[in-house]
Amino acid sequence: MSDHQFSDEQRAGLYRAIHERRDVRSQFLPDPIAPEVLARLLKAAHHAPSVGFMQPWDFVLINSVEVKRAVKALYEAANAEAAGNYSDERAAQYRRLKLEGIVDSPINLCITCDRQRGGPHVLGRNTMLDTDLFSTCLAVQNLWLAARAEGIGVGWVSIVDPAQLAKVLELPEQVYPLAYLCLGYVSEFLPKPELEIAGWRSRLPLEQLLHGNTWSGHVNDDALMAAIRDA
Ligand SMILES: Cc1cc2c(cc1C)N(C[C@H](O)[C@H](O)[C@H](O)COP(=O)(O)O)c1[nH]c(=O)[nH]c(=O)c1N2
Repeated sequence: MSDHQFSDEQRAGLYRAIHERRDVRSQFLPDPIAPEVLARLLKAAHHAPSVGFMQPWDFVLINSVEVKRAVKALYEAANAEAAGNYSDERAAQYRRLKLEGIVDSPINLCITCDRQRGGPHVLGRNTMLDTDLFSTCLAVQNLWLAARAEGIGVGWVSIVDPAQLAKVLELPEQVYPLAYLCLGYVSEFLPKPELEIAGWRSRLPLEQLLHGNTWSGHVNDDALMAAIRDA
């Protein structure tokens, strides 16, 4: 085996983190996360790829109960409005979903995107201006996977008004609060997405995403399709 290949065990660990990562809202324990563990998570986030190596992220850690409560209030307002998008049984089902763990989790983390970092000309960002936001999402995903490997749950709360969230967190004008995350050890990681268990929405079949749509109907690789079914 050459040095650039992972061992079977290392590869299995990576795929396990990918497949067993969950968005956590309901299972948080109050146990604190040790500084050295949190440092590993932040380092994983900071090693994400970024357009032109822009590294547009900052990490705003929130321990304060007052700030958490202020964010929770933003969530309550935005969630009440979102519930209005549904009617009848779907509305009742929406209201039963738990969609945040802001106060239950021991620590909250906002990963922000500084849209001016690196000056006016960032390599690779001339035509696709949102690539700074995409880069920050990759930092979120790195942290989310590393957290799973550490046995720590992460829940992303986007049901908040971003301008109001930026105000609560006292962010500068050019800094966007991309991901408000709740972090903590958990009683369990659910075997499937909580939305799937609640009957809200299921995972789409991968095969369908390769050749099931008219606009991507040109893929016709039987061996690949068979491998996907067996994977
Ligand atoms: C950008 C973004 C924003 C949100 C989410 C995710 C992402 C990527 N998710 C979590 C989402 O519901 C979850 O990822 C899917 O349901 C799939 O479940 P697993 O993450 O596989 O457990 C999420 N969940 C939640 O309870 N409240 C929320 O506001 C959000 N917002």
